[in-house]
Amino acid sequence: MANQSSLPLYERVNLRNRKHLAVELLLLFFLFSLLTYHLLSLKQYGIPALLAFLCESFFTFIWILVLNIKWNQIKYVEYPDRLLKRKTELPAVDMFVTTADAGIEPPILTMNTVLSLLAVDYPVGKLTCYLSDESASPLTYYALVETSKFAKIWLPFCKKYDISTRAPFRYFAITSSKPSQENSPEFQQEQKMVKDNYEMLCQKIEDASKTHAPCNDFPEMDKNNHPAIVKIITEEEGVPCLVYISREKRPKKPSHFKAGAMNALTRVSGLITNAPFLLNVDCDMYVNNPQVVLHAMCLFLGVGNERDCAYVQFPQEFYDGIKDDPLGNQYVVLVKFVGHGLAGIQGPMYTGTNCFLRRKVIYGISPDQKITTGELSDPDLQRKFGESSPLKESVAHILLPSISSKGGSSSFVEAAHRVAGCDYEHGTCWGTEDVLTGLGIHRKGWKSMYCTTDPVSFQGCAPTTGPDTMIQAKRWATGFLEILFSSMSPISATIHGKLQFRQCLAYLWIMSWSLRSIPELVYSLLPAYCIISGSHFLPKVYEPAILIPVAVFLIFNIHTLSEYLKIGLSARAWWNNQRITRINCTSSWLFAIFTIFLKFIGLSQSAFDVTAKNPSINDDKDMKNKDCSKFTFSESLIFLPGTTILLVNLTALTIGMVRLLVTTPHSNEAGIGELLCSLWAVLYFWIFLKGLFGKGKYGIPSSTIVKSGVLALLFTQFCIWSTNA
Ligand SMILES: O=c1ccn([C@@H]2O[C@H](COP(=O)(O)OP(=O)(O)O[C@H]3O[C@H](CO)[C@@H](O)[C@H](O)[C@H]3O)[C@@H](O)[C@H]2O)c(=O)[nH]1
Ligand SMILES: [Mn+2]
Repeated sequence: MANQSSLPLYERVNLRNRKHLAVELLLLFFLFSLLTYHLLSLKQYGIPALLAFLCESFFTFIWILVLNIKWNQIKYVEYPDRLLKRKTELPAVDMFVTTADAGIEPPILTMNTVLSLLAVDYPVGKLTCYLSDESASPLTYYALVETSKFAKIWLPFCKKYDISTRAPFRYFAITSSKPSQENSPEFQQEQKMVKDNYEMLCQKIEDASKTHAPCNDFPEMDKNNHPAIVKIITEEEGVPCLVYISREKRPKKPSHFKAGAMNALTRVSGLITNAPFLLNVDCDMYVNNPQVVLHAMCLFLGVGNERDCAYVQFPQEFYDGIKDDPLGNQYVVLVKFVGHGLAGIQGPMYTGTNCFLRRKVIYGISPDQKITTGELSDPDLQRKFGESSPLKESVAHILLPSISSKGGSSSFVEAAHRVAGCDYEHGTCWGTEDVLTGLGIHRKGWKSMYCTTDPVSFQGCAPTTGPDTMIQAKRWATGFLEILFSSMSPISATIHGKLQFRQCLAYLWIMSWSLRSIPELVYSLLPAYCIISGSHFLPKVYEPAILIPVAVFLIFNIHTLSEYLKIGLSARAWWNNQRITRINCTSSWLFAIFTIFLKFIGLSQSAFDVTAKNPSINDDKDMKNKDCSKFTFSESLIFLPGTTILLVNLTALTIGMVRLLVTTPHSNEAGIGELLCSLWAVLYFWIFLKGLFGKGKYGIPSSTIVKSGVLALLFTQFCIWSTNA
């Protein structure tokens, strides 16, 4: 038998599927055929053919980018048992949780995330949990203090009975829905005691939310104007250390939103514990698999060369998702193929949550950079990391582990307040967050790794309303577009840095999301334009060339549908996702372009609209499904393009049908293709059609309908005018 300590900590498994690839290449072939057809028909059909050609060129380009991502998908299988059998000491991990607003993000949800982190299977002494609270809320602080007390009951219970779900609200929701008889009376008694204590915790937080300043040592403050607060909450036996941080906020000083919070967390933790590994989760992303840290460590410690693993990204998955994903925000298929696909290139993107990172990577080190003591000269470090001497010392310890001072201890709390100040970053290299951070890391030549576990590692809550979903999609697309046009773009990272070419293409795919909105918008109006103006862009039904668009349509839809069915999702989920993608594309992503444009001309500033989080604690699942599966609308202008597209296509269909009925068959033999396209567009925007007649939040506000009506009318006029011109 092989020596346990020489067995690999993980294995790499190929997921390549030749059949899928063949179909995807076939689709590419038909896309090129379609482009050729449009080129050849330019003379005959004019502008519509040209527009179709341009849009389809863009779609073909996107399809090539998708193929590149899907080309060689891989996954890793980790062996935590082997890691535990090794004699080596496990490294320390600093775990970060960010919360922005106790109103939008209920503290009990954040506390569940904290509890699930504290309770992971890892040596307690090696873990520290830092909570960053943007709003300096006494309620959040109070909740954290109470949570640390409850942790002394929760942790031993989880570990004694090897509980698999360690976020109490989920654990009790699951156990109450299927009570098990097999358990010993002792267990049941203990479970009841823990449950009572958890309910008490919830009650205390609930009560405290009604009083001002529930904590004596934490006065109420203006959330946009307050000094830095750093409080170490517990250093009790058996529970990892907990640290509360609210970085300094001053009006008119940029906060850099979550990126700023991450920077403050990194600096403060550098002073207090200075662990070589960091874990970063959103406040609603609880740990669903207690072995996550071990899984991540299998990859970090198992790679032959550090450069192959700058960070370990886990997928974002959601709990209690509404059946068949009617809002299209669970991204199950997308997350799978992008994650495994990128894992086969330079590694997954950093999504800003569920990610373990090497601290030194965050400090901007390149993989093969050999740091010497000389390089760590004071001015150099100061320029990069700011003025705090203790912080510079702690950084030096990370970059040059041979340095004797350990760096990091609770006596640094004083200095910690300083590095959590809002001016601290001024003139230094303190960085960014999310995809941009990951891109910067890949640019330096690092690789990253993707980790999927069973049961899933992290679970969060997805937005539950139409407007929230669209605003979230808009924020993401805005961020991506901003990167695309910045000096940090993937193209420049390939030319000037070490971003691999195929990885660059993968980044381009995601960063060009919002650019897709323009061809999608044009394409959704083109059939209507043709119908109303009596022109064409598709072959006529009796021409053999009609088989090309038919093939593209059938292959694309059957193939994507089969992908959904294969991983156990329903056809309904596929259809819901298809139409939400079209809606997002022509609405949220279009607005992302406007937002960047306004920012570019100095008319607007960046903002971060925090997603509302509705924990479904003790919720009736069926009620929730019923309630949330209907799309909701708001006054937001974001619903204008969708409503307009719908009205335009309805008008075109009406005109087209009337013409079909009243004219002789031969004078208008064509147009069937265009009519079907227009019909398909209406099906894609079906929830808007329902919204026209819906009441309250289920209806499109009449002001939006009026505006869209005017736009649709203008468009129809334009079509008629261009026929006569
Ligand atoms: O000024 C801010 C704004 C947000 N947050 C936190 O950032 C996290 C993500 O915010 P959320 O509103 O939940 O956004 P999502 O769209 O759900 O988050 C996704 O998208 C974000 C970027 O748009 C990423 O940062 C996240 O990691 C990713 O999960 C939450 O913990 C917030 O508390 C802050 O700390 N400060
Ligand atoms: Mn979120």
